[in-house]
Amino acid sequence: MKKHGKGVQKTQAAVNNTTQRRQEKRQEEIKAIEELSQRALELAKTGPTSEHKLFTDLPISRPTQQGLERANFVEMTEIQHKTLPYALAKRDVLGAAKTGSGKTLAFLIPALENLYRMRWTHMDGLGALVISPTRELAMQIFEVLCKIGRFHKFSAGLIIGGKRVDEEKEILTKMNILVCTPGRLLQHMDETVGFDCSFLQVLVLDEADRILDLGFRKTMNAIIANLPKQRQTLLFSATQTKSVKDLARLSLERPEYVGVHEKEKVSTPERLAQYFMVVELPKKLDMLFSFVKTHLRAKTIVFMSSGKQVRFVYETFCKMQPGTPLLHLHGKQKQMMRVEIFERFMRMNKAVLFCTDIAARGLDFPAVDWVVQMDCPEDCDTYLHRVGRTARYDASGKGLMFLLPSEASEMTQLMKSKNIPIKEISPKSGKIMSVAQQMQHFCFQDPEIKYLGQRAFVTYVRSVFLQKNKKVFNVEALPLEEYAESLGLPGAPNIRFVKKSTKNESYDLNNLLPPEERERLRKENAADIEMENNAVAQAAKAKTKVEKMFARKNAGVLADHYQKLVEHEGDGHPASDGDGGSSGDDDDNDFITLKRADHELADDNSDDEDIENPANVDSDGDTPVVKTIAINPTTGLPITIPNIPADQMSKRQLRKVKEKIIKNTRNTKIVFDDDGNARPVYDMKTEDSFRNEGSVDKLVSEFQERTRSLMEEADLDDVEVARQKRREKMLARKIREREEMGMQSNRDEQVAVLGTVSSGECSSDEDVDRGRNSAGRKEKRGYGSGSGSGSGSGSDSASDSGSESMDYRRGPQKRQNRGHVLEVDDSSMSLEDQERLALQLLGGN
Ligand SMILES: Nc1ncnc2c1ncn2[C@@H]1O[C@H](COP(=O)(O)OP(=O)(O)OP(=O)(O)O)[C@@H](O)[C@H]1O
Repeated sequence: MKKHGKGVQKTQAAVNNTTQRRQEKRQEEIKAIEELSQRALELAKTGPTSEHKLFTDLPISRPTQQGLERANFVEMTEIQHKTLPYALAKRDVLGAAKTGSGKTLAFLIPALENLYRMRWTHMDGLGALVISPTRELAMQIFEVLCKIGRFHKFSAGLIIGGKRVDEEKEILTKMNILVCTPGRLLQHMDETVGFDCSFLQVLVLDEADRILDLGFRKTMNAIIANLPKQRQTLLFSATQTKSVKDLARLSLERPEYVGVHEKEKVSTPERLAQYFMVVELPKKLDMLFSFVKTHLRAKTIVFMSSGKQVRFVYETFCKMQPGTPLLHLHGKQKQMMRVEIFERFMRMNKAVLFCTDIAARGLDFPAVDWVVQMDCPEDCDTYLHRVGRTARYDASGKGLMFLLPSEASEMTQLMKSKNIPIKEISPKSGKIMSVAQQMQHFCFQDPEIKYLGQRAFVTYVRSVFLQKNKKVFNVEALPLEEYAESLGLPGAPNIRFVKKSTKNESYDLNNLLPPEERERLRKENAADIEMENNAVAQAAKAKTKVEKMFARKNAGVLADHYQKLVEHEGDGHPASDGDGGSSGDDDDNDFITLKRADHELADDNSDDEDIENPANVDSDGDTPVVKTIAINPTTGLPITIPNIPADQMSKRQLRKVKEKIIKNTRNTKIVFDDDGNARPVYDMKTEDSFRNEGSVDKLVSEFQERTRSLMEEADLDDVEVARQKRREKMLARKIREREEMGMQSNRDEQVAVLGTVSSGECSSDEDVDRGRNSAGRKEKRGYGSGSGSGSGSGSDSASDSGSESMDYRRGPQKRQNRGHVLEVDDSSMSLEDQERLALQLLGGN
């Protein structure tokens, strides 16, 4: 007893000790956190000083320090040195610094630290949100976060398009830190129950200028509306936004603007050598191939303006086997494929990656030697981001840009004004290889390649047409026939808008419009642009037999291989936040999507193609150019389509109209009236028109009366149905019982009949087949000696077909009575007839 008492006392003492130790530890933690906060505030007051060069000099928690150490980050880069003092003190920061200068750590460290200092736990929900414009960049940021945050206890998640939403939904509500793309984030905000952002502490926008530009405007506005205003906001980019409007949208509080390299003479990394080459459009492929062949040991990224071009160049260059690994990356590839290619290129020492601007921002591929911009970038900012994939941190690199003669002078001037030092070089004449003949050969051999070539042609020309800066991009200066020839095509595909623009150059006037309107018109123009893959015309032009066959074979057919390519690579749906996922199968809009993807919300159709204004009339002012087909139930706005008869619409227009109807009537059921117009199932009345119909009480009682009589009718129907079902069941049971009773007495007779058949003129198998083959003929046969007296369709003779075949099978369509086999086609018989027939068989009335 005594002993036991001592034991209890000891245990009690141990528990007390542990509790005390825990309390002490917690006190120490709180004290350390208070100290850190105090130091951070002081540092923010003094600003960055030369004393703080290492991460260890900063007021940063032990877990973050350990994470940084483990990842070998010791000394701060300039942008980190200049922004961290403010960001650690929870100030809003706008950070701008050259590409590859370490901006990622400049926002991840404060995100971790600020949550740590608030003693954030998994119970507190979402504390920090990092938004990136592309999936690959989000993945990369997430990886860095995992590296430096590994000693913290926060939960962190990556939310990007192309993955299974349901899986994400499950984990989402438990996350403290999320790295995401805007489209998918908004989707979860809309759909995921329990996803609550109302306690968010830190919002980070990487590539902020891109995320805040027109392409993401609506998505971002909707996201921001879901976030609390009291929070820290960190914006980072190499080409930072200073737009007051943008900043106002984010409700920044006295933001600290840190432009690290702004005052420097050069806006690109020091170790980056930059060149441009004036290349005629039809010579671009020759030049690119020659470049690849002469840089077989280099790791190179080649930027093009559309996914179609990327695919075409990739496929054809693979066939030419230049002697270095080739990869390609664009927004229409499936997410798995994108990740795989991204990671493979990361690991490779020498390879060529053909890609669109999907890879232009933020990606940190190690040791890239060359960045080649095969198509002129849309502006200097895009140039900077693309070329910034090389010469990162302390590495060196080279950039080469192909410029058309029509682009060269304006573009180089622009670059000069932006402090981008770039030199002209010319290729060594003996080193240029011509690939035109091989291209022709590939296109001739393989219709899919030709098809890809046509699409590449169209998307390139369209990209030039859609560019805003008409001083640089002049679609009319493009030698289209020669360009088509260089791709191996038999002729330049017709492009409607090119003809239009030569007649009417009014599109330049767009520049006078406000940016949003201009963007909408840009999209409208896109609807007019269409490759007329006119196989008939081509076949008519074709002279030789082979040419004719070639033209026919290529007539806009999605052949198997191409189909596979599309299935293999195509995302086949939205979202795309520049990060793929744009919906539908029309990937002709690659260029627009990738450059300025517009992530519109379900209830907003303002930037739809075609015309939204129901009051729009044609130039004569009488016939409306659009007609209203329905009212959007969410916005109450009319949904309009072009006022053109359906048979006069182009395929593209028809598809757009269909898409529009589907989109605007999402979650609503529509019906079509006799004129083929879509309308909602329920036409809602306005309150006024409802009141005009009479007193409310009267209307209510009328409605109740109507409903009551409808319900009574329905009730009668139900009673009848139930009665019929009962009757059917009863009959089925009786038939079964009768058959079971009759079976025993029939058996001897059947055996005798079988014996006769097998020894007779035809086998039983043949009988069965014959029975089957006499499709549609209802044969009624008797067996044994009795001649059948059928019912329903009259009497039957045993030898109707003159054959001895006997069908003794018992199936759903054959009902047997003693001495009779009756074939009954249930499906065409009314219930009453079946009932009568069954009663007759049973010997009833
Ligand atoms: N303090 C540091 N010490 C050593 N390496 C660093 C440091 N900070 C960043 N880096 C390295 O520099 C490279 C570029 O960093 P990061 O991707 O953050 O650049 P960035 O400024 O965001 O570039 P971009 O503008 O292209 O997005 C990365 O490989 C990263 O690991």
